[in-house]
Amino acid sequence: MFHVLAADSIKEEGLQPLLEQNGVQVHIGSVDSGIIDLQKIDALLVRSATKVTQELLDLMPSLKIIGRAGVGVDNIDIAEATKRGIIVVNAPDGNTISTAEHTFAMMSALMRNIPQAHSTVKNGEWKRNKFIGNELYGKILGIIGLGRIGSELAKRAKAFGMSVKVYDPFLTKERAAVLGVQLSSFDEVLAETDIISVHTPLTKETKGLLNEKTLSQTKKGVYLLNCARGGIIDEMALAHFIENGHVAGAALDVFEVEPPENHPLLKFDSVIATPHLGASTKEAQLNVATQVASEIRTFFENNPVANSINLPAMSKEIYEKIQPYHQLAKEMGKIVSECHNKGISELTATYSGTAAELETTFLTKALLAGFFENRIDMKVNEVNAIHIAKERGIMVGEKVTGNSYGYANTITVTASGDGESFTVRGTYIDHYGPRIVNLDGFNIDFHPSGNLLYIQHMDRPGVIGHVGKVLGDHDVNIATMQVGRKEAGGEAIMVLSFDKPLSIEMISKLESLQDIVTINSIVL
Ligand SMILES: NC(=O)C1=CN([C@@H]2O[C@H](COP(=O)(O)OP(=O)(O)OC[C@H]3O[C@@H](n4cnc5c(N)ncnc54)[C@H](O)[C@@H]3O)[C@@H](O)[C@H]2O)C=CC1
Ligand SMILES: O=C(O)CCC(=O)C(=O)O
Repeated sequence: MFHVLAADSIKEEGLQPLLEQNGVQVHIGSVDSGIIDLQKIDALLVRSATKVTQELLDLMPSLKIIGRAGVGVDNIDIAEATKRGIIVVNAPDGNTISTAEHTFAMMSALMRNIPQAHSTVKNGEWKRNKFIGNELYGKILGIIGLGRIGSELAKRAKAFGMSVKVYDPFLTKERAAVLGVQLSSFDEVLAETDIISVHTPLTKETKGLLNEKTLSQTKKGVYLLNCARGGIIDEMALAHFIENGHVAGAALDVFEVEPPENHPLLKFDSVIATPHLGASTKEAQLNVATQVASEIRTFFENNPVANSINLPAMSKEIYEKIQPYHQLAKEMGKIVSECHNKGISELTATYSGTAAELETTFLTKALLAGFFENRIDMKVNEVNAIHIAKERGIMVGEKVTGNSYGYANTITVTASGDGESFTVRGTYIDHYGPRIVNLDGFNIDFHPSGNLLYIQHMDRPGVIGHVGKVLGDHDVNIATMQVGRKEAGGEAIMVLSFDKPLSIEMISKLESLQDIVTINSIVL
């Protein structure tokens, strides 16, 4: 008998796939309700209230799978669960429509002062002149992050006669054209739109994406929306720009700390807020509950789950054999993603020699996991990598070749889109380790780990010396350095490694040097 504990008032109707399955007993209640001995639980279903910590996991030695009825898994200690071989699944698209609709409702309410006007009418007032609003029709909406929710918001805005400019560095022109939105640079979205809505995950790149500097680039009178994650818009900077009248108003569903206490933003009449209600509809809650309940049922039936966000279980023997190549493939995926920081529509992995004799599909999935790591709001692993690529319109190809370029094995990855492509080739050398041996056509040889800088430059005397001098002058120690070029006096590359990551300021200094073409930072 499998025991499932459904906590956090998960919609009972959505538990049907489990309630109707033989050999499964569903217990409904919180983890401290005493409804069942925690030691017996095989599957745990939660929303965001239950914090699945190491301590809680200690109390559940039989736990095999955790289902999060929603997208964000910040309340689950994924690393700890993974370490214990517990699969974590979520419901990535069950609440997309509800969150897009909520964002649209917030935008309409903000532009027409609905919450403010509502409270005055409730207080017996009738102030028609105080609440002159703005039409959505004809306005330009800027969307930052055109994933599931951003795309649905764009469709609704277009139906209301708005035009939509989008910034998403991982979106191709082809996909933007299909969605009928104008793919723009970040600066264009800031400077040219009337309303800006953020729909990215909260990552190190997106934390404080809208800050003192970038908010100053927006149009005077701009409106801002955040129904994604608190922190994407720097809250103190936003308060400053509302105070000085540059930002006309903001609608917020999420905060850096929830619930917000004594928050300066809540003191402004022009700020409207909801308590993280994006996914709070009957439909979304039914969808997400049904999705995770079905996933857990699939797992109990010994079938592979679709939306696992951590590593699947694997036999120790197979894992040990494939592990070095698996690690190399994952690092290569990250390298491609960071060096070719653009939208792609095709990714091809080519294997040769001893690498081609392994389970290459698993390696390709690891490669995709590395590629998506800093691009999207969910953990991508071998279970869900192909599904995610398909969902993002990326064609994944796999080939085997007899040409090993003189090595015992090679893995070659080519990413392409919008008429451009980027290729990286790596090899694993027994008793020596993984090496990257070709980067975008340049022969090179470096160990893929640590804090790296990939510098494209012109092959001119003094360039390497200038880079070294700037770093030396700022007390930055170069751990290793590799150079490559195709022909004398043409394009060349350097790959430098450091003991710690370089600051943005340091990279800007290097970028301003003569004959430097581009610099990409890679953290592996
Ligand atoms: N308020 C609520 O109740 C809910 C909030 N959310 C939040 O909404 C956000 C979006 O969710 P989804 O659309 O499902 O995610 P998604 O993963 O489908 O889309 C995220 C998009 O952001 C883009 N992106 C990543 N880094 C970027 C950057 N630096 N600049 C611009 N774009 C970037 C990605 O390419 C991707 O297209 C997430 O933060 C999620 O946690 C999700 C559901 C409910
Ligand atoms: O209502 C919830 O469970 C929160 C939804 C959310 O933010 C998410 O799914 O990421």
